[in-house]
Order: sequence, then C-alpha cells, then structure tokens
Amino acid sequence: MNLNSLSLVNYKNFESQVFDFDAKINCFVGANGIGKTNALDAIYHLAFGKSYFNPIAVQNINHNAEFFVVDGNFTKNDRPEKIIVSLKRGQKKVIKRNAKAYDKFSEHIGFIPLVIISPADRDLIIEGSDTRRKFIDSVISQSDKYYLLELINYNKVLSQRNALLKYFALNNTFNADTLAVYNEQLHSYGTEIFKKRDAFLKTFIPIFKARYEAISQSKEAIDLKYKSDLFDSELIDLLHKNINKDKALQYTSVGTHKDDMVFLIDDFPIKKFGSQGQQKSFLIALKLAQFDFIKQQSGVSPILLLDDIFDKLDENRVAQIINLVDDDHFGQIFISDTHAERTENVIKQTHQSYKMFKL
Ligand SMILES: Nc1ncnc2c1ncn2[C@@H]1O[C@H](COP(=O)(O)OP(=O)(O)OP(=O)(O)O)[C@@H](O)[C@H]1O
Repeated sequence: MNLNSLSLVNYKNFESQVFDFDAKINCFVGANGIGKTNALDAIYHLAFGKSYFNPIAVQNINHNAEFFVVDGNFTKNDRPEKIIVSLKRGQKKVIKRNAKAYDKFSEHIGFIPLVIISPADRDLIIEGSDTRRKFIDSVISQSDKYYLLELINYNKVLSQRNALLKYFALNNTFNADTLAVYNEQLHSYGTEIFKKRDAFLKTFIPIFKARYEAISQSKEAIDLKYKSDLFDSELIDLLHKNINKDKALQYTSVGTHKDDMVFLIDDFPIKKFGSQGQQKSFLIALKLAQFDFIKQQSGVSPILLLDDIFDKLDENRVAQIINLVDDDHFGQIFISDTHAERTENVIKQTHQSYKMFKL
C-alpha cells in the first residue's frame, strides 16, 4: 500500500501543491502553522473521506476559495488506484475511486488502511465516551464493512426512537406498538454491534498490552476494559425496563451508544492517575496496536501518519518507531516536525529511503 503522489487544490492553507512521495519515509518539515499537519490531514481525507482534525467539512476549503480537491495516486496490490475527494461550498462531498464516484462513502472505508498518531489523540483519554467509541468503531470498520452499516442503521433507528419519545412528551401521548418496532430494530443492530466490539477487544487488548510493554519498558500494569449495558442484559429487556426513564428524558438512555472503554493503569483510571509520559505511551501503544490489528485482518500494511511526533516521544522512542520500517513490518510513513535536522538524524539511522519536504 503506497501513496505515490498527492495533489492539493485549495485544501486548507494550500492553494495548489503537488508532492511526489518516497515509497518508505516522507517528512513534512517547517515552522509552526505552515501546513505540515494539513498535509497529513489531506492524506487522512483520502482514506476516511473526512478530516481527522476538523469535522466541519466546509471549513477544510481554503478561506479564499469555493472548493477543494485532494487527489492521491496509490499503488495497492500492484495496481494503480486514484482516489479524489472534493467539496464545493453548498454541495455534497464527492469521493471517487478511479474516476467513479461512490454512492455511499461507507463503501470506501477500509480501502486505504491508515493509522494516524497525533497530539490530538489525547482526546481519547480526556474527552467523553463518544471519542473512545469512535476510535473502536473506526478500527473495526476498517476491517468489517457490515459493521459500519450496522452502526449507521443503529444510529438511524436511535434518532427515530428519540424523535418519537419527544413527540410523545410534546403531545402528551404514548403508543407502545410504534415504540416496539424501534425497540426490535435497536435490539437487533445493537446486539450485533456489542458482539463485534466485544470480539474485537478480546483480540485487540493483548496486542495493545504487548505494544505498551515494548514502548514503555516499564512494569506498570495497564488495561483496557469494555463497558456495556449489554454484558448483563439483552438490549430489548433494557429498553423495556427503562421506558419510564426514557419518556421523562425524551431520549434513549440505554444501548450501545452508551458503551465506553475504560483506560486503566495499575487498576486506576489513567486520566487521573497516569503521568504525562505514561499517557503518551498509552496512546502510542493504542495506535500501534490499531496498526497491527488492521494489518492482521487485511494483510496490508496501513499507511502511518506521525503528526508532530516529538510532542509524544523523546528521540529514543522516535528512533524505535522509525526503526520499525526497517523490518518491513510497516509500509509507508509520513512524519511532520518543526525541526528538519532532528527528524533527519533519526531517519538516517534506518536503512530506508526517505524524502524531506520543506514547507
Ligand atoms: N480553511 C482554511 N483556509 C486557509 N487556511 C487554513 C484553513 N484551515 C486551516 N488553515 C491554516 O492552516 C494553518 C495550520 O496548519 P497546520 O496545522 O498544518 O500547521 P503545522 O505546520 O502543522 O503547525 P504546527 O507546527 O504548529 O503544528 C494555520 O495557519 C491555519 O490558519
């Protein structure tokens, strides 16, 4: 899996820019705010059809322009693949593979396996459960197409059920039959989602622990626990049991949309009890385990984006990660850093080809 070239038109601060990449290591270097992260985000866009950093699509168009185009030429399984993502103000985003537009973006997810490691990952520890669910969902979705569809369907039924609860409250009415239709559907999609999350984490956690041990070279016990209402009861029963609460709240209070992952260090939440360094190692281990998992499932080495790597790692650990390309385990790596020499010194220690892009 290789990205050979990237062309950007009006993407964030880039008006027009073309990059020809090395097959192994590529480095964007330059001053703060010059666009290093934006270049990585453009690559992310080609894999996920959206920005990792700015979820409001239209804000990724250059302030002075009416549209953006991100155009990438890949090689996958020895075949050329051209992916184009474009967006015009006031219109819907278009994603094309080899000149053919996707009807559903979900069909594209997983086609370009990619993992990003960024300072923004700290949200996984700091922010609410939503961020952690999105992380698990995005990892599973990259290797299981049906999962994403189940998730989309679950969310659709959930909004319909919530709208119905609001309608009941506003009109002072109740209809058990209509609600039962939504309960059945939510139960069926939710149960599948729960089973897949549970199965995924059973495979993922040992990989994650091994990665953490290798990175931190320390003895603390870290763990990741899946929390879900569905461990104790069937979703359909929970929906029935909580109907009075849901009517009062006017939304659905139980289900897989409430699942969470608890990050632990020596049995205590890492958010409160982990040092800065332990938290950084935890996040890197999480992302490298994501890399391992996707590779295991798809047989393809994901593209790895390392945004502002020295934010998370000291020079030794950066060297450790970049050395991974030496054993051919990793495919292609894209790095962003403010200091050209610092990164180049570390890269030179590998025996791989590389290119530096001074922005
Ligand atoms: N839609 C947009 N139009 C024009 N410029 C934008 C847009 N969105 C973001 N930018 C600009 O992009 C720049 C930030 O780029 P980026 O985050 O890639 O910087 P960076 O080189 O990674 O910096 P740092 O080293 O500080 O992380 C900012 O100057 C910001 O104003």
